[in-house]
Amino acid sequence: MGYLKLWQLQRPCLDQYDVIFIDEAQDCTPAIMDIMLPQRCGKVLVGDPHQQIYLFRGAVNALHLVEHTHLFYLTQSFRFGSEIAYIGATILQVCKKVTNILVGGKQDGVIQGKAVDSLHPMTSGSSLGQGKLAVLSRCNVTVFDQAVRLTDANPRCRLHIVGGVDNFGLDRIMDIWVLMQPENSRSRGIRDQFIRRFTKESLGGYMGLKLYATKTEDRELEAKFTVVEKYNSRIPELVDRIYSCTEREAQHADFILGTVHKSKGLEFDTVIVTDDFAKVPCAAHDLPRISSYSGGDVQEDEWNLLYVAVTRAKNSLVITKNISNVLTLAGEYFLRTELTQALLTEGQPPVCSVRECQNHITTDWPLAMCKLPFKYIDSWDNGGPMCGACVLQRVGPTASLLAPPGSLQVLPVTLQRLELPINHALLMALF
Ligand SMILES: Nc1ncnc2c1ncn2[C@@H]1O[C@H](COP(=O)(O)OP(=O)(O)OP(=O)(O)O)[C@@H](O)[C@H]1O
Repeated sequence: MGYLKLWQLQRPCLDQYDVIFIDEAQDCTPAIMDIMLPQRCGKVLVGDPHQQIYLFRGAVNALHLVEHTHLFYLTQSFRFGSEIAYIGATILQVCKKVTNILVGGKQDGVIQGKAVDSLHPMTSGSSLGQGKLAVLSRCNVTVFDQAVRLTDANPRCRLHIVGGVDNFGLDRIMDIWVLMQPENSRSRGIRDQFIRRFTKESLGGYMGLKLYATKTEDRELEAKFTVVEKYNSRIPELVDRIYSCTEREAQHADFILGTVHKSKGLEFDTVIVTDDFAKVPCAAHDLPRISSYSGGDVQEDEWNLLYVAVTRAKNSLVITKNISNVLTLAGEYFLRTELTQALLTEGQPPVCSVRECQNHITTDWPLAMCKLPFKYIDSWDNGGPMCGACVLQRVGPTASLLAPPGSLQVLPVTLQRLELPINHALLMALF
């Protein structure tokens, strides 16, 4: 960054070029803008406003700021097929009220079905093929969690940390852990000069550094404190283990782990999204009320991060329960019809699979609607048959094709609390 600033101050003249291409123009730095705009040659700016994720460190959206002579929309992605494009477009539609922005290519893609096969390696720690499976997170803390989880399951698995393990901050995590130990049992030295200064009693030791991180709003440092306090006595073993399990080249790794900030511009065969992104409310029985949901008071950057995460997948995408809730808000319930007879157990109709609904499936009608089962990274939804009332709530009057209108008693609305992430404050701040 310093070199760029120096170059900017030298007022470079780039007359030897006919045209300058600026990629990721939605996240331009003011320095780049100042270098680029005075140039006399042609300028082509490429970017996606919905991938702007560096606003917090002063990035500017050149796509909106710079006057243009021509404007072209590149709405078709060649990276993925229509299924993954649908998830990305639905996130934009529900959370940012943006429509018709993303179209996929002709290739196949999966978001369930075979995609959930990718969850088995997550529990066993053994991959299906190297360099293919990426686990993308909102926060560095979750990246650390995933590394622990995978190496707990299989201490021999090979991990690639996007952006390089050296930039992941393991040394500083170790240093903070050493600082946390009583002075007389600090067997390891503290490598980082700045952290080492806090060993002085006058600077307050571990608590002094923690206070410094809070007061200066140093989110990266705060994230390291979270890791140290969460794993406590395991830190030395875990740091050593993650170092020894790391592959420098992604193509040699069983699992690729990283934050979305670091994975921007990259693509992976399969992407598993972790559940630490901004949340939408859960629909439950209150579907009409939240159909007008428009992102709440969540900053746009947060939705952009979720959008960038899902659009890194080329072939398979394993979504979270939260992304499934986004789809619900867009009216996608993953319902399929089944023969009612096939659902009976010893001739008896099953109870509706919707939580809190006690209705039975009506046997008077030949077809019943069933919600498809869904597996998420840390939970699952068994799905199952739905009663006429719950189908009516989801698909409207066409539900009367399944059951007599009189039997379609809609369940009372239950006001739902917005499901905020557990560590929301931390989540909003970390990257
Ligand atoms: N004209 C094309 N025909 C076929 N495949 C293409 C074409 N253009 C790009 N691709 C492929 O599509 C994928 C995405 O391309 P690329 O990385 O250039 O997109 P992008 O718009 O920069 O993506 P993002 O900004 O989301 O990172 C790559 O795998 C690339 O090889």
